[in-house]
Amino acid sequence: MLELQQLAKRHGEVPVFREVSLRLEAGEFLALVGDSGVGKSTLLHAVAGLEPVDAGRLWLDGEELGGLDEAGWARLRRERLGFVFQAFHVLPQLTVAENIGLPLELLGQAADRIRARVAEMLEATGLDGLGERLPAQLSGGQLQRVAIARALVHRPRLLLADEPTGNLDPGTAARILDLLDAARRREGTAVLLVTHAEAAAARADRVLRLHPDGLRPGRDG
Ligand SMILES: Nc1ncnc2c1ncn2[C@@H]1O[C@H](COP(=O)(O)OP(=O)(O)OP(=O)(O)O)[C@@H](O)[C@H]1O
Repeated sequence: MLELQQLAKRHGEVPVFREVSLRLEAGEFLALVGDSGVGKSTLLHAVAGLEPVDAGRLWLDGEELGGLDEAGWARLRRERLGFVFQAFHVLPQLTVAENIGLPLELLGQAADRIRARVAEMLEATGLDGLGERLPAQLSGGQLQRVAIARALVHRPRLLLADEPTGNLDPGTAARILDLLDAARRREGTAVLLVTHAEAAAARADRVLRLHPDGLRPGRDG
């Protein structure tokens, strides 16, 4: 469902990565590991069209994405991608429930359907009772769960997640990984997850390590 061929990225004159090729099937869970600064976050942003690449081609569900303009990328993100950013990007002026329901609002879904699905996501992420709070009234781990609920609420084809269990205690982290498992089993969501956490990588179907000259199999250097 996702294919990357020979992606390369530079920041100005400084190369980040090159020759990054990858195939991800529907429902597959791929963990992406690698040293700090090697470009894992940059690669996720590139797959979501949030950062241009310097070379290479990308396909999602057979559609080549290279030709998309900004509006096309925005529509693709809205309809088919979920993204958990390292810095959460939860909107401070919206309540927890409004944050989680936002992708459905943007897709024009009816208010009662949104309410029901948001309640389901609050429960699934262990945030019941916190829907009316503002993000400033949450802990770091709770905020992270809001970001995950928002990324999955519209049942995306592909979830891109940057360290989604980074701030969580082991029990909550396991619960979030269960949620990702459920999304891929029930909805066929493919998961591309950047992580330093052994426990998260251990749950993946495959682990790939990013090097400056491409991806290689394996958990170790
Ligand atoms: N806007 C920018 N301009 C120049 N260099 C940048 C910019 N953004 C990131 N970089 C550099 O690109 C490289 C890749 O950064 P990236 O955040 O993708 O790494 P990462 O593998 O996700 O790291 P970490 O595991 O620490 O989160 C780093 O060396 C970083 O310093």
